[in-house]
Amino acid sequence: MISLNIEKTFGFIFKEKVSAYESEVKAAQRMLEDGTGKGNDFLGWLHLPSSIGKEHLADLKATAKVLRENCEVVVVAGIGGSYLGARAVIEALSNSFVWLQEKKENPVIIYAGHNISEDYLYELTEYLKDKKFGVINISKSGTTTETALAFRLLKKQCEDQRGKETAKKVIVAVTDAKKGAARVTADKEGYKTFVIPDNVGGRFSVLTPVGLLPIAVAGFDIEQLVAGAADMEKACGADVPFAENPAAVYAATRNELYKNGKKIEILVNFCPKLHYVSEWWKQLYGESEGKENKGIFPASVDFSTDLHSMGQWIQEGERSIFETVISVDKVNHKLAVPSDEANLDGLNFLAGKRVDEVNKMAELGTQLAHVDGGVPNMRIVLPELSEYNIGGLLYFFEKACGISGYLLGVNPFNQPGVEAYKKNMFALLNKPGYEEESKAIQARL
Ligand SMILES: O=P(O)(O)OC[C@H]1O[C@](O)(CO)[C@@H](O)[C@@H]1O
Repeated sequence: MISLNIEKTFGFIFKEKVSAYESEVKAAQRMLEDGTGKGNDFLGWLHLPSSIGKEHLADLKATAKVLRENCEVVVVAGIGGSYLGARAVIEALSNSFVWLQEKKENPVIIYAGHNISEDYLYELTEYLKDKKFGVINISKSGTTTETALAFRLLKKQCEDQRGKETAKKVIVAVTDAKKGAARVTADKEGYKTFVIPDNVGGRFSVLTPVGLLPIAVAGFDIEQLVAGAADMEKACGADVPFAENPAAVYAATRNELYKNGKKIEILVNFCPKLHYVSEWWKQLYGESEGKENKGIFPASVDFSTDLHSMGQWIQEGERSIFETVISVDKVNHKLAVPSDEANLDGLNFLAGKRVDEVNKMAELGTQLAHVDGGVPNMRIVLPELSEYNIGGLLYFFEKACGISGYLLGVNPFNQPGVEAYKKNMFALLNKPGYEEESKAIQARL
């Protein structure tokens, strides 16, 4: 199970002040449990892990098997919460060079529907030309332009290449039970479908079929992922005392830091496989808290890579940041630094040491340097990268986000701000129904 250490924030904020959040956090926990807070129609994620049944997992695994047996490549089409969770888990658990391996045990998973880049979509369709591919079309609303546009291309290509009958077998939709274009198409074409519950918002949906199906297709153990999340659900429960509850402590600490002028939280990893965990986390906290002109700005870096770029800013730039480091305790492989007779690079002092020992000293050295430079530091330790631990980590962040949003006083479960660009884009593209907006926007150009 993961652990959280906040000791290195105490040079910047007082321990007693963090502890003083206990009653406010309790109230936030109660609002979540009783459904009396803002956005209470989107609390389906709260006890989701412990409520996932065996039959549901079996259904997901059976569908994953069909895709695994019939596809060399599976395209996951979705944007935001409809792809980031799956990508976060798949990349955290996959070999870094899985794309390049000649003998593949699992279908290659690629992503689409998360941008509107013509080059990206052209290159994707070119790549798929000689591939036996399938598609998981994921959209809660079923109307998101980026995803719908990509799916339109992929559906046609899949049908043209593989025939309508096979396409029907290898296209799966994950969408609303009743509404939206994705539902209409799936029902009309007879695709296998999975439902995203009404009361689970996109960014909290990784443990619904939105995340579980692609993760199972990629060959990972969704039972373990859910088990890790369910154990974390208990560890972060409303009945767990404040000081022992990692979600409560994390939520309280980041809010106290925010009150003390630390407006930006940087999620840090020292393992590139966690890059997409950070992307998922940024959506979770950005969409949940960034409203009413408030909210910590969620940023991320991959170290030690970004120590050679953003490291300068973090060490000496404006002191408005704090770091939350995700540290992986035990790596999955062993590799020692070789000794070299000539020692031209002067690295023989490391000969025989594990590469991870060097990485861990980079991590410790960075923590001390950044704290010395005025950056408060929290540390989350993952025992190792496994389905169980990642499931726990994701739920921990979700629970802390719900609490933290209530501490901040916003509705953590809506995202009204994302509509603004869509409205303008539709007006600029003269979408039927947007005539007035089109006129108004043209006049501004
Ligand atoms: O699953 P959908 O409805 O396509 O939405 C995808 C994403 O778009 C947003 O609604 C923002 O536009 C996110 O909240 C969501 O995760």
